[in-house]
Amino acid sequence: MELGLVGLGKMGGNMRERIRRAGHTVLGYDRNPDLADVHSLQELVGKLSGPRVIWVMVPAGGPTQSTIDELAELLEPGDVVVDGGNSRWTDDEKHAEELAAKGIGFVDCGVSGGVWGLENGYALMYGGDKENVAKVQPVFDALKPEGDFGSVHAGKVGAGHFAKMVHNGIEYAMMQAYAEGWELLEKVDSVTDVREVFRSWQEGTVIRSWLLDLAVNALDEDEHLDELRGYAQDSGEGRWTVEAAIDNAVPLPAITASLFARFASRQEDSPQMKMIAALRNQFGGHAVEKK
Ligand SMILES: O=C(O)[C@H](O)[C@@H](O)[C@H](O)[C@H](O)COP(=O)(O)O
Repeated sequence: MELGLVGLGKMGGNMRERIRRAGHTVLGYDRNPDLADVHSLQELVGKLSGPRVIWVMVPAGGPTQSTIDELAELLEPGDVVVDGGNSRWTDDEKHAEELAAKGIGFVDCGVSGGVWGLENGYALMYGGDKENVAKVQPVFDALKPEGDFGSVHAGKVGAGHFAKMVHNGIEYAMMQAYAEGWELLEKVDSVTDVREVFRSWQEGTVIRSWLLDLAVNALDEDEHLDELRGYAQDSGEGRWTVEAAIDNAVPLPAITASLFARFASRQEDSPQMKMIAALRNQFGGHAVEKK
């Protein structure tokens, strides 16, 4: 089939390649003309025959919104837009309504797999009406990993991004657990080769996983991670997971703590620990460290 793909960055560029390898025709548009097959969204839409499927793979928020706004003006009834970026799931209903007003379908799709997806396939979680999903199915089949699993029609519009958001919340907590275990192992003198402990865990253990394999890769590149600063950004998915948990009164202690650990990583000197130190000093005369 033919697909229009908007956004040819780290993810979109590799996805174009994987879909082409499966024998489909992909026309890609990106603001960077060096990456693009066509030079405008108008040209992209003009070159595809209907019903068109356009996969949007641009950053969540403003860039996704403006792409959908533009596509709403260019596409025709029966066409379908897929948002494959990391959009907040609450945006999906809005986008679906905006497009439905013009008879255009909408499917939201959470995509996991990062830079490894080209070779390993991308795990896909999508939401939307069956009729719209069916139009995109050949592309889902091309992108998903080989084997029985790795893709799911999770439910209604929004369900794909909601499932991906929860996946990312789990990702935060798993990474945090490996990181904490690693720090503790590095701290004690009795364990002399932490990297080999991690490597040994890759087989036979309860905690073997792809993230553990990636941790071993990282330790092979830099055994004690000396080259890195202990600073971790977040793209918003962890925050949205915690917000959804609050809205639904679902306790998420591990995921919430892993999000807050990232916030703490960005502080040179913890303001709240200054207050703790000050209070201990006030009530107990405990020593404080001064700058
Ligand atoms: O499944 C995946 O392939 C990842 O989850 C991917 O989507 C991305 O690496 C995260 O969005 C990073 O999220 P943070 O920047 O919030 O860590």
